[in-house]
Amino acid sequence: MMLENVKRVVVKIGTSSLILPNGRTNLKTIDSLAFVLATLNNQGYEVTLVSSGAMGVGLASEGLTQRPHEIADQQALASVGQTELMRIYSQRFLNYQTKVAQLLLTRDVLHFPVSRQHVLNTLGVLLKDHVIPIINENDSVAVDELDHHTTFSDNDELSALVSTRMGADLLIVLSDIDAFYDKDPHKYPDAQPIRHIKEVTPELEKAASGSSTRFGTGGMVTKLHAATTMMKANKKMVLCNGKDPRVIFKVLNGDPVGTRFSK
Ligand SMILES: Nc1ncnc2c1ncn2[C@@H]1O[C@H](COP(=O)(O)OP(=O)(O)O)[C@@H](O)[C@H]1O
Ligand SMILES: N[C@@H](CCC(=O)OP(=O)(O)O)C(=O)O
Repeated sequence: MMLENVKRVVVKIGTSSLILPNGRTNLKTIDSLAFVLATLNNQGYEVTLVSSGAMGVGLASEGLTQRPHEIADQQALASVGQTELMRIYSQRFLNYQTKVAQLLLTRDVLHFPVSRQHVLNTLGVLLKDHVIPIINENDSVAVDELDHHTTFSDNDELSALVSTRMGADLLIVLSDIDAFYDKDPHKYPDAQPIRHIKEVTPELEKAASGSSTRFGTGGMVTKLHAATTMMKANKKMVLCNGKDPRVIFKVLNGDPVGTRFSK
């Protein structure tokens, strides 16, 4: 059964799906993601991609194995990586005759009505013109000190905020894990997947822990916050494995994959 009334879709992909365990860029996943999103774009879906990976691709392109310690070094690395990430995306999407555009956002930009409206206007024009917006946090600008709260806690939060602001019907979060489990399966081999979550309860919050991967940031905690934001706005979110982005076709087809968060 098709997911009904879904036209405007936001897909979020995390670092853990974009970077291989050996630290190199996962070109297979990026290529498949470009194929899937370009196909949906051709079919008439309005698709926006929220992509992490600036830091991960920056590390890969500089041949580094771990994040630098200093914030300024991290921000510089993310700005190198973001350029490389977008170069890879625009090449791969062009293979499927699809144009992409880059938007780098900070929290304050979505908070203030005037700048938020400009972002929404830009997204509206891009989607009307069948260009796929690719959004990331503006890492070299984001600070979180004194009264400057410009950072998102994570791109999971950014993707949920963008989705609700632009009236997306569905947010698909691609991670390195098949579903939301009753505890972290990387730590507990007997963890069981939960297929449908109607409400984010304190028990579920306890089941969610942080990232156990080298580059990921928020783990399941921020994905649950994103789901809460979506459900409060009466919208759906599906969490599934980004290893093979063709899973997105299954999600839109209504197949039982991943974890569906909906009332
Ligand atoms: N209850 C849970 N169910 C599934 N995964 C969990 C849970 N709690 C913690 N995790 C961890 O969250 C990780 C995914 O988060 P993260 O590494 O931040 O991914 P991404 O880069 O996709 O945002 C999983 O690999 C898993 O180890
Ligand atoms: N803006 C950062 C993304 C940080 C982030 O949220 O990462 P992830 O938990 O992998 O989605 C980057 O591009 O490296």
